[in-house]
Amino acid sequence: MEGTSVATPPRVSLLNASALKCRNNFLVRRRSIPGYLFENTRRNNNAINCVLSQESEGGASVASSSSSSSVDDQGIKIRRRPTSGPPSHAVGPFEFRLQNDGNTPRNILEEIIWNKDVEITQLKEKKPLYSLKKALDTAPPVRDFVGALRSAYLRTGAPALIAEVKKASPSRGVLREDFHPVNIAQAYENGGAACLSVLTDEKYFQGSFENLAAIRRSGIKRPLLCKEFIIDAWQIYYARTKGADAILLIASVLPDADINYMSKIAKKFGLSTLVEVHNESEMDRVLRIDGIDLIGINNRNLETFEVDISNTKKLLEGKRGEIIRQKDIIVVGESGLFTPDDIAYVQEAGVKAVLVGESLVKQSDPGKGIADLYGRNISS
Ligand SMILES: O=P(O)(O)OC[C@@H](O)[C@@H](O)c1c[nH]c2ccccc12
Repeated sequence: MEGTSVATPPRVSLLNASALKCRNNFLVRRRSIPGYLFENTRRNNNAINCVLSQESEGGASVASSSSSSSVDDQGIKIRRRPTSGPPSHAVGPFEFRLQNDGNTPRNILEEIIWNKDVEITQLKEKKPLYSLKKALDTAPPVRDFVGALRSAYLRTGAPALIAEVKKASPSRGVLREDFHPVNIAQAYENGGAACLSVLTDEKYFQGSFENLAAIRRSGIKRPLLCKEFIIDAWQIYYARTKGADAILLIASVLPDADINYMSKIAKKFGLSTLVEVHNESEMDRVLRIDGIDLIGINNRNLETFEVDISNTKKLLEGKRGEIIRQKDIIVVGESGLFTPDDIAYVQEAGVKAVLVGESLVKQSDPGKGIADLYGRNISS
């Protein structure tokens, strides 16, 4: 359902206004263009904001539309963008708006998503879909991400490693000052990683798409996961043009319809999709979606940053574990893994792969960090 925007006067984006947080819980915005109002009616939060029209002759095209599926019963609490705030009050050159639940992110994940929404809108203007489609023709070929995990697991008998190239995170700050993404990636490849994950979010993780492209250009052979907060199909095209072999979709952010549709776009390109869950209800939702063959269980709650590796075990117990085995889904244990005991614990719980950043990237030799993490050399 499309929201209707206020017809007159014209809208300006929140970004154009310099927002100052001042005492008394007010947001003060200096009005950049006198007489302009901020957009105060927004489209349905959490609905698809960019939908591929049915495959047309010239390939898929992104059309502006929104999902009709109800997201309320999917338990998604993360809102796609701020809802309308209370009416703004003009006082002299300032515009005041009460800070409330609608215009203040409730947690860090929501803040990241709101920021991403603005970021994508700007990037799309610079690189519209038609220009990305052209770039796809010259993008490097896709490598089989899931296949690499399966064969590493068979080869070593230990969970296949997705080693993460990660400079910083909102929860841990800067992990490594002398950060050379290509060197780190090389060390991971030599140390026996099956695949790599490259953070591309700049604002919160100090990553970049340039890092992803540079690693790909460097001749690294391991398949690459583009570690991005995807909320718009445009990002999948963008990731592919930069050399990604896999994408991440986060179930606490995306309704089922988005996961279904975005994973289909990924498949069209030959990309693998890692669908990340954190709790039982997200796992149950994802297990009901057809065609998902790679599920990540994040041990970190992205809303609170709490890490608990027993989360992996909890979500693989009983019926859920059975369905996963029946469907031959590869489960990735994600976050907070530091020791051989941690690896053994999640393997025992049923994972065939792990995603590890901090404990490796902090080592002066990240390749040796892999041997320390597994308690043995997994490179041969
Ligand atoms: O550094 P750690 O604790 O080993 O975690 C790696 C990875 O699991 C974590 O970076 C991650 C998992 N899911 C995410 C989603 C977005 C950003 C980051 C993440």
